[in-house]
Amino acid sequence: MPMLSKASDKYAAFKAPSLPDRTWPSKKLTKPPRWLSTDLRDGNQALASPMNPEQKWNYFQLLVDIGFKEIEVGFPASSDMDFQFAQKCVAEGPSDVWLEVMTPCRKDFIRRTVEAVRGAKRIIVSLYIATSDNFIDTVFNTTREAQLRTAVEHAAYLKSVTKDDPAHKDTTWALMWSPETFSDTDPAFAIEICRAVKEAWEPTPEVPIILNLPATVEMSTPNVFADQVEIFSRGFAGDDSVCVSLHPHNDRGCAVAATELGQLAGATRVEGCLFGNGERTGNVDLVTLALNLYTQGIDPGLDLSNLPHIRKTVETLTQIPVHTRAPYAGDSVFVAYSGGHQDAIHKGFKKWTAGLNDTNNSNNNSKSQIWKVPYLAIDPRDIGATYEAVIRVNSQSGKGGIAWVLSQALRLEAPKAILGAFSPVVKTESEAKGRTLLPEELTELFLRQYSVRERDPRVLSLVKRELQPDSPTSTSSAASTAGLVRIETVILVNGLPRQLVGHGTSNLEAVRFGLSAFADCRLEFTCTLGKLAATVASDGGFAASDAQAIAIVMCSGGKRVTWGVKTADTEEEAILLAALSAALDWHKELPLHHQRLRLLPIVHSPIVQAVA
Ligand SMILES: CC(=O)SCCNC(=O)CCNC(=O)[C@H](O)C(C)(C)COP(=O)(O)OP(=O)(O)OC[C@H]1O[C@@H](n2cnc3c(N)ncnc32)[C@H](O)[C@@H]1OP(=O)(O)O
Ligand SMILES: CC(C)C(=O)C(=O)O
Repeated sequence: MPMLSKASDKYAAFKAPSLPDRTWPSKKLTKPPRWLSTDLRDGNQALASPMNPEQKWNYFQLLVDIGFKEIEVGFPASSDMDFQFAQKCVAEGPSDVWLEVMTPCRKDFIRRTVEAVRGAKRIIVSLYIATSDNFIDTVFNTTREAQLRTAVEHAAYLKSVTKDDPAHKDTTWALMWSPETFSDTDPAFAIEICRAVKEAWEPTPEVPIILNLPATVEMSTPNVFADQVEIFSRGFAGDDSVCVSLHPHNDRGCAVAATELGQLAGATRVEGCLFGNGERTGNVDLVTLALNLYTQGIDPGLDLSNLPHIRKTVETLTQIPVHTRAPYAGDSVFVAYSGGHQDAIHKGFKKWTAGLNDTNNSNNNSKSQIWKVPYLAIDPRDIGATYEAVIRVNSQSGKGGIAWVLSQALRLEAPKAILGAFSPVVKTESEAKGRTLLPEELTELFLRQYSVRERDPRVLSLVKRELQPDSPTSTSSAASTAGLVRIETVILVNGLPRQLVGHGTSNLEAVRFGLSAFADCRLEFTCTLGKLAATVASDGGFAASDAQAIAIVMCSGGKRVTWGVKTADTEEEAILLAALSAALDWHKELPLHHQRLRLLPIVHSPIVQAVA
């Protein structure tokens, strides 16, 4: 059947309860909820191939490592496997973790469930029955009154075989009561049945009853769910023996939003699954919820530092891949392809790093560290991702993306002008390959384009001396040569070797001085330094190596600008080689009749003899 032209013939709008004086919209989340992972129950019961005991145990350990203090381990009365798994968790699980076990309102099931967790330190028994009129009618074929009686009867029975039974006195028992299908339940009835169950259980402030509100099926917009939760919470206002909890599903794709608003509306505990696994469209995604808090400056109390490992483990155990665009965890969440995004990320990252390194900044330990990198909701490194993976360069990319890759790979903040000159080369290469360039491919292209690793064949020799005050090579007075350097080099000009000698307070100054006498204008050099990464790390990123320095030198004079990019063992040597290369190119680009670099042939020069 195709979709109807008149949807209202088949679907009725959800009847939202009225709450004109709602207070949740002006509240803020300021702390994390109590988290419960239901991966091993609601998540596992929704798998095409449920996990075997060994896999469940691996998953359990992962949850413990992440820091969950409440873990639902299964439905022990449903099968021997779930029964034995609960026993194993009791015997081998950490003593500070509450184990949660689920049972329907059936006495034989309750007895078996309690048996499965005999000897445990802390147990939450999750008891539930549906409370929506639709379920009461369709599934149970009964009335609200009868459903309430069943609920109370089984809560009282559970009490008699747990906390009232001396044989179980060493266990701390908590009841979690869920009006299943709360999202579709008259809030007044939800309050009525929960009050009755609470009375039967007799909780204390030390071990409150958990009143768990499931959006068994998500029925409406998150604001409506928040109103439902606020109405319910008001029914237990000021009652410190009650903890209001949420158990949202994601049928309308709004589970995360509904859970956040539900907390504003009064809930202090949340049940869900990692990466939103669970029945149909899943339970609420706990990773997203926790990291949403984290990026608001709130410690979620869960350690997701190694998210790639967590993701891999979950994918292997559930056989469900995490979507490439899943918040925080997907492959694509930190990847920018388009030029505008890349440029903003690069600039933002540079500014943020500068703030971190600015030791003079009195804000250094506070404001300047606040993450404000455009387009990135979180610092990838906080959750185990690398910066190198952030930007992928293709023909949609501009200078910003190239700058990012070079800054990561070569620790080099390449000047805008050389990026502009290199950008068309990158686009052509990406188009020729028909795909994105990997960071290492782009770096290699840069190194090749500017012949970075090859020594310039026009530089035949290069000697640098520090001039001493009484240096015999100095032509000036002893006092004035102190701290100067002298560069002696033999270069090929129009195929002929020429000697060039220059002095200056720095290498660049000396080269400039040596060349200026023969140029038709003053030459200026500006230099940028970096490190050439020698190896590509196993994760595809770069491992920076300090072995090789890399220098970009821009030579400008008149209206002409040329570039030299060279590597060497030391920064000093790299700068000199790059500067000479840039200067030779600058000179080469002069029309022949303007070439003034007519240096003396050096047939008799001792330097040339040394080179020979
Ligand atoms: C929303 C949730 O996720 S709730 C948890 C759901 N999880 C699971 O069901 C996984 C484990 N379940 C099982 O292994 C089985 O369903 C069992 C062992 C619990 C029960 O098996 P069966 O006795 O064969 O019943 P079945 O699976 O058909 O369940 C439906 C019956 O349970 C009843 N039922 C449903 N919820 C409850 C409840 N909370 N309390 C009591 N009975 C309930 C239904 O009304 C129906 O009763 P009927 O047979 O008299 O019509
Ligand atoms: C019964 C509750 C806890 C549940 O799993 C649901 O409604 O989805």
